[in-house]
Amino acid sequence: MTTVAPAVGVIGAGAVGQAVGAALVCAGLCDRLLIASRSTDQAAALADDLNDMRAAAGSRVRAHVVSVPELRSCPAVVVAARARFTNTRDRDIRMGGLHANTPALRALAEEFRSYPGTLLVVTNPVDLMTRLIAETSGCARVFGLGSSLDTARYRLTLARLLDVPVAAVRGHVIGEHGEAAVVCASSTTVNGAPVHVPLGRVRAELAERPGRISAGIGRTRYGPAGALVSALRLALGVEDGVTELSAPYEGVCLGIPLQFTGGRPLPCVPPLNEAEARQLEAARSKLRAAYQAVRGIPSPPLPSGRKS
Ligand SMILES: NC(=O)c1ccc[n+]([C@@H]2O[C@H](COP(=O)([O-])OP(=O)(O)OC[C@H]3O[C@@H](n4cnc5c(N)ncnc54)[C@H](O)[C@@H]3O)[C@@H](O)[C@H]2O)c1
Repeated sequence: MTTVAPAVGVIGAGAVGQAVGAALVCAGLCDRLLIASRSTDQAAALADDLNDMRAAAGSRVRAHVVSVPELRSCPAVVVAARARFTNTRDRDIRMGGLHANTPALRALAEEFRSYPGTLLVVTNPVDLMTRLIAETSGCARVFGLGSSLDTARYRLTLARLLDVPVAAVRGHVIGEHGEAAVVCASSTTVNGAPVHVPLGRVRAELAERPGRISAGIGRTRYGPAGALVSALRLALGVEDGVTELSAPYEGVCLGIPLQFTGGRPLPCVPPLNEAEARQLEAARSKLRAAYQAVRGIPSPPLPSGRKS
């Protein structure tokens, strides 16, 4: 195994934090995995379990529990915190976390002011939380995870529908990680050739798949963890390649393909047909309007009575 980063941080020791931790121990992408979470008991239990995994699997990655400020020593930190709330939505489900997660993520972002490393945000609604963290921290390297997972699900689904290997399918899902996702069907290829995409069936699977997973195992976790490990490899400069991450785009943050070379990202949005361009504009308008709500959500007063 090659060690590439002295440490990677994870905030949140819940379903996603646990799966990301396990994926990192197996992938051996770092020497130390630093875990910070609201519940230190949960973080300590996760660190113990991951260190058992390390011993059993012969990994070099050691897990430790730390406080959030200690994560600033890591070249990359994954933000997978989720505030306590009950999501009662049956549409636009990821927006359900907006009010609960905004104050928590704003406070976390304050801890990363002028942080020079990479922040990879998972918390939903991820495009809005990515922008919130980027604007609050002032950190230049803030990316949100969502569209790369949508893209992985798209390739998997199309490969199944067309009965071809997943590796033969090239294509992107961009825009919002949510109902305003844009399937870039017009630039999708199979074995390098353009292909007719059964958009209705693809969209139905993309919409139903996360709910089916959550209904079966409580939360989605391993798909996001896989997407995160891939994004970390690119962001840390371990390998070059393209992935779809939430990043600044015409005044908002939304999912676009980024070409990483030596860890540096360059947007590479594919050519869009008229319908896809309209859908991307609709995603941008939706996220721009929703961000006004984020701005209006107050932060709780600090214990001293000061405002953050
Ligand atoms: N972007 C994606 O593709 C994607 C995929 C899956 C899940 N998610 C999102 O990821 C987030 C995490 O999901 P989960 O299933 O792991 O949630 P979870 O409830 O299982 O775990 C959340 C963790 O965050 C911790 N936490 C809460 N507030 C915190 C704070 N202020 N500081 C530090 N830790 C804090 C909790 O103690 C807990 O360990 C959710 O918002 C979920 O919607 C996104």
